[in-house]
Amino acid sequence: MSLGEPVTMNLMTIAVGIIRNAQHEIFIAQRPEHTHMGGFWEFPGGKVEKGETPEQALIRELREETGIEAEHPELLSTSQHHFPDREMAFYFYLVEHWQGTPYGNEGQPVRWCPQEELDASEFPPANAAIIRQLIAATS
Ligand SMILES: Nc1nc2c([nH]c(=O)n2[C@H]2C[C@H](O)[C@@H](COP(=O)(O)OP(=O)(O)OP(=O)(O)O)O2)c(=O)[nH]1
Ligand SMILES: [Mg+2]
Repeated sequence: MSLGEPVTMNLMTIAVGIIRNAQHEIFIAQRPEHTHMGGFWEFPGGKVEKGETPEQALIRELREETGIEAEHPELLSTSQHHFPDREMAFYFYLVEHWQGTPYGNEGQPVRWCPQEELDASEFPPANAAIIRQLIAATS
């Protein structure tokens, strides 16, 4: 970046839900091809909007994308990631309590993945640390 150029970097905050059932399987979804990080698997979630707390955004995003009403989400970790064109702050929540049954409410492919079988290479690079943490917790 040069001092003579205006700032063009996008700053975004993302709230993400690690929805885990009693069998310690995690609900993951595949991002549509045409989107940022398209084709990668993700934990459902999305952008925190103006005037929302990350937890409010999480609850809204999980309702929109998976149809569930999340209850008592637990903040597991936060991280920051620099993409070439944008800068993102992530809030990763563990969600073990909810009303309803999660499904792909936007037509996206979804599946339950055993926690120890999460594969970081299937997820965007920003997920590497949280997936390492989730795998380590199973051994
Ligand atoms: N939901 C989610 N997004 C992730 C993960 N890892 C990761 O790098 N991302 C990136 C991809 C996107 O650039 C951004 C999430 O934004 P999004 O596209 O889900 O946003 P959104 O649900 O609000 O959707 P929209 O309003 O843009 O349609 O974070 C993850 O595990 N889950
Ligand atoms: Mg989303």
